[in-house]
Amino acid sequence: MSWAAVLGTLAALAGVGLAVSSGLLISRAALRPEVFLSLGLLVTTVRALGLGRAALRYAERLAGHAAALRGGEGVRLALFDTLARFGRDLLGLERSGDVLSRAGADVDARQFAALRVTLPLAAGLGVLLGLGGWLAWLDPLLALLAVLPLLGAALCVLAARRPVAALTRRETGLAREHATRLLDALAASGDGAGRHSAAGLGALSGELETVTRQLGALTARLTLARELAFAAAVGGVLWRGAALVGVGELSGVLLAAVTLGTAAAFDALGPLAAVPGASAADRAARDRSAALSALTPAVTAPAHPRPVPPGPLRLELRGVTLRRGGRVVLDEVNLTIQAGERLALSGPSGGGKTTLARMLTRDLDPDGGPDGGQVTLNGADLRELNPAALRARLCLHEQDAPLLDGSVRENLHLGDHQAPDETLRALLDELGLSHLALDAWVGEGGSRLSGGERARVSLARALLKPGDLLLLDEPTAHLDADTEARVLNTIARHLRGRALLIVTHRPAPLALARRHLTLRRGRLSEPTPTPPPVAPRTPERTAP
Ligand SMILES: Nc1ncnc2c1ncn2[C@@H]1O[C@H](COP(=O)(O)OP(=O)(O)OP(=O)(O)O)[C@@H](O)[C@H]1O
Repeated sequence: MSWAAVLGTLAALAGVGLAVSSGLLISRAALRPEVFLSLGLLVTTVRALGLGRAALRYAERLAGHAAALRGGEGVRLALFDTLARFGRDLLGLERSGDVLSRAGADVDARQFAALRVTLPLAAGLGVLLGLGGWLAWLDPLLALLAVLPLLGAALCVLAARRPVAALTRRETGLAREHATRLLDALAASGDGAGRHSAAGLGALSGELETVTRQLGALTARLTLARELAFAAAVGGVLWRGAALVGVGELSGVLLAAVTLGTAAAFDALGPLAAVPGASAADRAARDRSAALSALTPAVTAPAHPRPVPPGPLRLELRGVTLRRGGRVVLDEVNLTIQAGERLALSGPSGGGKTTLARMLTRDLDPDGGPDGGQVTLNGADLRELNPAALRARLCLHEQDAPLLDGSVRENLHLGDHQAPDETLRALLDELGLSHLALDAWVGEGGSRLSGGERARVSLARALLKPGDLLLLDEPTAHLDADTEARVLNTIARHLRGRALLIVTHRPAPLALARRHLTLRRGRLSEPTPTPPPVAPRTPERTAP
């Protein structure tokens, strides 16, 4: 960045030098048009500065952006590490989409902060010193008259830093809140709840308008101060210069150079106006990164994970208790899932079924302390294992069946990236999705598919994945009875000896399981199998 600052300062000085030389050239040529050809040195200087300024500006951009991108690399990696700690939990953060999009903008703000803050300050200082030094050598008062307004304009901008930053932050926050509430109101407009959200929107719009107006007024005052300073500097230099020319202490030729040089210095100080905004954005981005780093994810990967103990699958919950939002969601749950076992889990809504499944995938941990119990895989606590090694063994279909924004084929390849098209096609046909092309685009989260289609693509992905436990949360929730039967047959055909835990409210999927568990208010029970209904006895024939 230091090279960029030097190059930027030289480019700014070249601009001032260009104006000064042009002034000299014009004055000399005007005084003695017949010796125009003898002005070769000045003509060359003007051309050299004109060209050199562009070259310096280009070199400065190159060096500055290279340094910014190099610096940004560290910022991006640190941000990635912070976000990666959350894993899937990131989606549970408040306004996670906003967190992500702002994290991207924050990387930009932080990596270009030096370019937008340090460089204009260095260039401004260089111009002030260069012009001030030259003018002081000609006449100290002339220097003061030029430099003081320049300095005043720069200080005004810097002094306005805090109010501009505060108003900009407030304006951005209000605009974001306004956009969020507007979307909420639109989403809720169908059921009448929109009217309630829209009521708050009016007040928010008014506040946003006031803040925007205050920011506009402050910016206008700063522009006015800058123009007044410009007029004062040029006027002062002309006044003092003319007096010096009058007493013969300054050649008339130099007066034009001094005046144009002072005017050009104002242009070189122009980028200073963006410094307060850029430095406020940098500070806000740093604060947000620090706040994000300070958040604790629900689950953290161990620094030194131990290998998964070998042997056939044995996934166990031992006395697991979990409180969420102050409520006990799982209450001393004990459960063992062995290789090849087939279990069904049902129970009333909100009973904790999905939570229990998320324990097995280690998206959640039991409460801390000895009372929380533990979840183990082949005897090893999941908290000691690499989460990726655990999830590699699980074939997961989630209740809301999220798909990635890509083709059906790309989504299925997440289950088995080597599966040929024929296998994918056959599986989709089995699941009643023969109308769905492998190249069909599923949209964000699968939004271009119906709920039932999305669920079946997600299920196909789980069935394709090599692993030893199929964890299926409501795989037939959106389906009619015929399609449900078809899907259940497909699951049965593709079990391939794997263990199965199927979470369901519906009776039909229970037929896939050999054990049936119920979770009610966080407590797991295994009802004693009801004896099969007794067939109505056919009356014994009696001999006539
Ligand atoms: N992020 C959360 N913070 C606080 N409480 C939560 C959170 N997620 C779920 N819960 C609570 O945990 C309880 C169990 O939720 P869970 O989703 O496991 O129920 P479920 O049995 O799967 O319900 P359903 O059959 O409706 O899918 C619910 O009371 C729910 O409100």
